[in-house]
Amino acid sequence: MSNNESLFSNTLLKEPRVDNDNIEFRSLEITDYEKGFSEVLQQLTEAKFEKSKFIERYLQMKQYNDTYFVIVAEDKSSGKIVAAGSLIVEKKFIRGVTSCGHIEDIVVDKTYRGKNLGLKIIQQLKHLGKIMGCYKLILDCDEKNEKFYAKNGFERKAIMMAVYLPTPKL
Ligand SMILES: CC(=O)SCCNC(=O)CCNC(=O)[C@H](O)C(C)(C)COP(=O)(O)OP(=O)(O)OC[C@H]1O[C@@H](n2cnc3c(N)ncnc32)[C@H](O)[C@@H]1OP(=O)(O)O
Repeated sequence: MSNNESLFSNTLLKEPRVDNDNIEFRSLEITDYEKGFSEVLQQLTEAKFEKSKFIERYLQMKQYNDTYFVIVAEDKSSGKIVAAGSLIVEKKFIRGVTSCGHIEDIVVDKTYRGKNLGLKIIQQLKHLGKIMGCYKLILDCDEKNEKFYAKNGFERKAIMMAVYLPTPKL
C-alpha cells in the first residue's frame, strides 16, 4: 500500500475540497496519525491510541469502504489535522432496502473553531450520505451543540438512550 492511500476515494467528496484558507478536506490517510489525528479527537473525548492500533483500525475500516467514511481537514501550511468527522452507512431492510447514515465524532481543533470548518465537514458528510443513498442522517449530541447542527439542517427528534458495556479486549 502506498503511504498516501486514503480510506475512501476523494472523488466522492464535494468540490471545492480546498478552501480559501488553504484547508484541505479529504479522506483519512494512513499517515494521518503523525499529522495529529489522535490529538484532534482528544478534544472531543478519550482518544489516546498507539500508531499500531490506529493502523489496525484503519485497515479494518478500509475493507468496508462503502460503510466507513472518515473525513479530515488538513491545514496545508502546517501539515496538521485540524478537524475531523465520520459517516457510517448502515444498510437497512426498511424504507425500500436503503441506508441510514450515522454522523459521528465531529471535532474542530480549538484554535480553528468559528471559521466554518465544522460546517464544511458536515456539508461533506451530507454530500457523501446523499450519494451513498442514505434516506436520513442521524446523530447524538449535547444540548450545547444543538444550534450548530440546526444550522446544518438537523432537527431534534425523539430521545437518545444508551447502555455502556464492558469493553472487550481486542
Ligand atoms: C455527532 C457528534 O460528533 S457531537 C460532537 C460535536 N463535537 C464537539 O462537541 C467537540 C468540540 N466542539 C467542536 O469541535 C466545535 O465547536 C464544533 C464541531 C461543535 C463546531 O465547529 P466550528 O468549526 O467551530 O463551527 P462553525 O464555525 O462551522 O460554525 C457554523 C455555525 O454554527 C455556529 N455554531 C458553532 N458551534 C455552535 C454552538 N456550540 N452553539 C451555537 N452555534 C454554534 C457558528 O456560530 C456558525 O454560525 P454562523 O454561520 O451563523 O456564523
